[in-house]
Amino acid sequence: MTDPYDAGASAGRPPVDAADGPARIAELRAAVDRLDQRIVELLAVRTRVVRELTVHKSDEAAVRSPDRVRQVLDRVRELADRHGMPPEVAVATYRALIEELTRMQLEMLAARRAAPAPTDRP
Ligand SMILES: O=C(O)C(=O)C[C@]1(C(=O)O)C=C[C@H](O)C=C1
Repeated sequence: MTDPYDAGASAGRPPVDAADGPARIAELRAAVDRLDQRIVELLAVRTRVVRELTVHKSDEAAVRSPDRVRQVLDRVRELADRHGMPPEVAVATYRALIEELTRMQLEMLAARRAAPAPTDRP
């Protein structure tokens, strides 16, 4: 059976033979759980890419890169709008994500600074 909430299959339209009340809530929550699984899988991949990117940054200014943050948020706003999602929800979600990833990058940078450089080792 195809998943009616598969974004690629039916763009999130509800099934026509939808059940009512509690059964419908359970059905929709199951759809939310399946979507969360895919979203977190993708966020984990995105986080790995950001981790790799951090290896090439050497100071706090590069980590924070406010111009890039603005660019990402503008793009997310536009994508959300295009896909019928309230842009403020998407932007707030990404703001929180980027804030946490920035914290992660600053920790990576601090850890790298605290560790002796490979060439310093005897
Ligand atoms: O693009 C970068 O330089 C990132 O570190 C990635 C990212 C993001 O999550 O999109 C995270 C932190 C900010 O510095 C800007 C963007």
